[in-house]
Amino acid sequence: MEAGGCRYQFRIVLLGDAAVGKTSLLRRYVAGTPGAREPEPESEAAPTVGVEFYSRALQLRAGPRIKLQLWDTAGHERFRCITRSFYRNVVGVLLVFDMTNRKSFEHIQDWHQEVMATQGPDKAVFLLVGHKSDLQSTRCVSAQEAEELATSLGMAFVETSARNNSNVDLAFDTLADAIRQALQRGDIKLEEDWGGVRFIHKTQSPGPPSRKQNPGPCQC
Ligand SMILES: Nc1nc2c(ncn2[C@@H]2O[C@H](COP(=O)(O)OP(=O)(O)OP(=O)(O)O)[C@@H](O)[C@H]2O)c(=O)[nH]1
Repeated sequence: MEAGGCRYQFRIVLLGDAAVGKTSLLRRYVAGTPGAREPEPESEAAPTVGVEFYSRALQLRAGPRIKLQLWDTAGHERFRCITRSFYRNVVGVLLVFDMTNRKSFEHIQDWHQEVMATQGPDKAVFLLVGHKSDLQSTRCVSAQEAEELATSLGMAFVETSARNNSNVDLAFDTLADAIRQALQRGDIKLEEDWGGVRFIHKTQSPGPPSRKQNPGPCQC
């Protein structure tokens, strides 16, 4: 398991309206793991039911190797009570909208609010993602207004496309690095009863890390 070479595990969730492309983005990212299979064509991506799990190891530019545990959630309202129960135990959130769907952009503040209400302020690090950047001719959210929203909510903004494989790694790298920095500053702390960040002992055999591990402040 990749955790053999990883010192930390960050749990990250993708949130956003139905059909904005969360599953396609995540599958494209996971397919970038050396040796991984190409993802199914996105046209075959069926709507997510509840929550699905993925993982990928990542070497941060400045810091240790990280295991990302990635949770893909259903955007449809009828699954909201299931997906909501996962918000508390994440350290990173990709807030995804479809740049050809204005409503999905307008709903970003609601998604942000939902997580903040569940977690309390300063627990999670967010990244705003404008997805389907290959569809420039039908775009209806400008980069400038997305940047403004991201700034007002205290997060960075990245435009991605699963179809073109544009900025997919950049989005996850940016979020993971922002989490590392927040840990280093002490803005986010490792807590025994919180699954957002876990310390993984180098010698640990594969399997879920103990809930009792608390290595103190992050040294990354
Ligand atoms: N043009 C374009 N289409 C995309 C892209 N990513 C996803 N799609 C399409 O968008 C539709 C929805 O994609 P999904 O990945 O299932 O969206 P989702 O947000 O996971 O949907 P839910 O599971 O219902 O919440 C599919 O038809 C995809 O083919 C992209 O980068 N560019």
